[in-house]
Amino acid sequence: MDKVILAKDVSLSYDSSQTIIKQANFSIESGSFVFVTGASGSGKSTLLKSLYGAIKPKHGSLIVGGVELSTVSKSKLNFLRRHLGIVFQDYKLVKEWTIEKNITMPLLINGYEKEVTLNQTESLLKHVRLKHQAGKYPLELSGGEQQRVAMARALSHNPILILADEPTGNLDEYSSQLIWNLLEGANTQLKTTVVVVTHHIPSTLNVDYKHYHIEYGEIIEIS
Ligand SMILES: Nc1ncnc2c1ncn2[C@@H]1O[C@H](COP(=O)(O)OP(=O)(O)OP(=O)(O)O)[C@@H](O)[C@H]1O
Repeated sequence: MDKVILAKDVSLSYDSSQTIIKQANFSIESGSFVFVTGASGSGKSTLLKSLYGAIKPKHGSLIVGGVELSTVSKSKLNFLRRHLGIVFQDYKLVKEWTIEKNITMPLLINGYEKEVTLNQTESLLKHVRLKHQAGKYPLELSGGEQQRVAMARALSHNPILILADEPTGNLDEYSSQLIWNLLEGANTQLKTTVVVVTHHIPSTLNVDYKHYHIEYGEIIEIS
């Protein structure tokens, strides 16, 4: 099976005084579902940031979607990100745009035709049970609703890899379940690779998954 992520001796740090991840070696196969756990401050978000090129490895080789991120150029990174779906803890919706526009704009910018974009947006908003809120602005929605929009946006361009940072962190059970259903559906139906940072692996998930745990800067394969 293809490796969508391949890390060899990867070390991550923000400055020279503290190495957050030390010489990590791991690989993630295309189409797999992966959880990353660890105590607060252990480096989960740091690892995720490295996977979408927000921080570069200080040492080692980190290949994501065939792109070497330790030496990647800005234009190549932008190209790679068009094939990633990123879900942040704090949603990162554009608050001046309606819910609908938050999903359509990235698609239009990426060259999707208008009709395809509108159909895709409508279908995703239905999926996250927010079609009736399409004309509202992010701050008029609850946290759970905003995260469901963020998830719809992340899935809208059929990414090869979804990177989600505590996507259900502060959500109620209804929104959490919708988010897990979407991630599970993307993985099982579209074969999208999913990497989720979380404090808590849901017991209701119906997919086989791989579990990495971060402790003292080491990435340990649990299952
Ligand atoms: N922008 C930054 N600059 C410097 N240090 C940072 C930065 N972001 C995080 N860190 C440090 O890196 C370490 C790991 O942080 P990280 O956010 O990756 O942890 P985490 O496991 O995701 O924590 P949590 O579960 O609380 O979100 C912490 O010691 C943190 O203080």
